[in-house]
Amino acid sequence: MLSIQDLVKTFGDHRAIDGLNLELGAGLVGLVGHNGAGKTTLMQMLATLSRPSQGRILLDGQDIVARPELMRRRLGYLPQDFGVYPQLTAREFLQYFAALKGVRDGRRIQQLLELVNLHEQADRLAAGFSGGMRQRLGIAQALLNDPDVLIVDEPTAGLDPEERLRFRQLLSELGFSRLVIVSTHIVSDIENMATHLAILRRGRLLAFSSPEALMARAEGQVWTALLEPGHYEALRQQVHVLQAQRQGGLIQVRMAHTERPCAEAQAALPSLEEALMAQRYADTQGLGMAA
Ligand SMILES: Nc1ncnc2c1ncn2[C@@H]1O[C@H](COP(=O)(O)OP(=O)(O)OP(=O)(O)O)[C@@H](O)[C@H]1O
Repeated sequence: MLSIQDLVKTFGDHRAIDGLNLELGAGLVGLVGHNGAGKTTLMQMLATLSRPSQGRILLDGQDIVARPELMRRRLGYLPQDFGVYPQLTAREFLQYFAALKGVRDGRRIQQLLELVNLHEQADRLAAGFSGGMRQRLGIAQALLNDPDVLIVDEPTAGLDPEERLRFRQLLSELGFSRLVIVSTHIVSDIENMATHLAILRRGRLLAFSSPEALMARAEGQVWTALLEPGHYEALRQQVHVLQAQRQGGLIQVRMAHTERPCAEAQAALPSLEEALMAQRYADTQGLGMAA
């Protein structure tokens, strides 16, 4: 559906996106990377809000850099800094955007209010909404034109755990029938719902893979051990420590290393977060796991 080819975006002499290639179909893609990895820069190019310095972006074979309207018609976008108008109710807010987007089907607003579970608050002013309710209203706005591509930048920042869960569930369902791209630096936010993860680092694609495959590849690279403090101090210079906790007089450590780091170490089942850290570590050691 979406084909990203040799994409580059430069700001001065800084390459924020540095030769990216990706083929995306329906499903939920988690765009993962540290602050500054290039996630927002990429999403803004996909959303046709900024133009690539080099490279191509094709939607079903058609160039959306040359013809951005082809994307805009089929796109829903929820930017990181999305704001609601506090003096409008949820319904009025959607009516306003429906008018702007030329969406004439009056029933669509009620359907969306129900989809994002705001129908009971539809006539309340958005000023009194929680962060999660605002985000859900933002998603409803992005879905007005029933987009084939939904792009959501850092959706769960500032949400409480329950709101996070609900929002994740909503995005997950939306990914059944369309391409949903969700950027985050909180891996646990998307680990259970992403069909694929695209991992960015310094504007480059470090890996593109299903979460399961990523975790499978990290097996045998994450270790746990209970160590004397002196032993721990020596070992931490040679491995990548994922977590260390005092336990009585000893240190319980989880670490990434490409082989068993010491006799006491036992292989551990990695979480997705650990799998990613193990991958980054392997990469710095020149042993990057190919996607
Ligand atoms: N308009 C701009 N002018 C100059 N540099 C920019 C601009 N936008 C982004 N950058 C730089 O490009 C790099 C990528 O930034 P980007 O915002 O895409 O990262 P990100 O992965 O979205 O990070 P975050 O999680 O903090 O939003 C950063 O080094 C950033 O400073």
